[in-house]
Amino acid sequence: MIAIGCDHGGYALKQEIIKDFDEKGISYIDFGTHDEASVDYPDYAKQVCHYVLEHEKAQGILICGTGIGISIAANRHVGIRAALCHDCFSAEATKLHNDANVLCLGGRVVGPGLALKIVDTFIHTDFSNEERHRRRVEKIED
Ligand SMILES: O=C[C@H](O)[C@H](O)[C@H](O)COP(=O)(O)O
Repeated sequence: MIAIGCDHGGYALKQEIIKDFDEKGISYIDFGTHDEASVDYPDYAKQVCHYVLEHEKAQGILICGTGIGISIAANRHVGIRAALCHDCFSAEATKLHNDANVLCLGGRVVGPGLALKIVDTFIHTDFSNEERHRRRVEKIED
């Protein structure tokens, strides 16, 4: 399951992403926000991160204006490895190497065309499970 959330700066991009999920039949839970009224991104990071931590195999997508604030907030949650990615190479590498469980995007940074490709790459790439990467992820979690 994919948990998705955003603040007002990420709302428009979130709507594009869930429209794409609907068209492709990809399951998700939308934690809001549900319009462009000003809200606080840590509140949405918290909801998505709690869902990801409580559900094995769940992954999260968080969007704010830059993707920066919401990734900082998400990474304060122990067990969350949130990666801010604005290119497909990073989205693939952070899954393969870091076993990232949350993708962060900046709605004021990337357009929907690129963002949808980044999301597609992230959600369809698994952790490589190579020993050196496992060891490093374990050190993060320690
Ligand atoms: O890192 C923070 C995010 O980019 C926020 O979306 C941004 O700070 C919101 O700014 P404003 O309240 O001016 O729309």
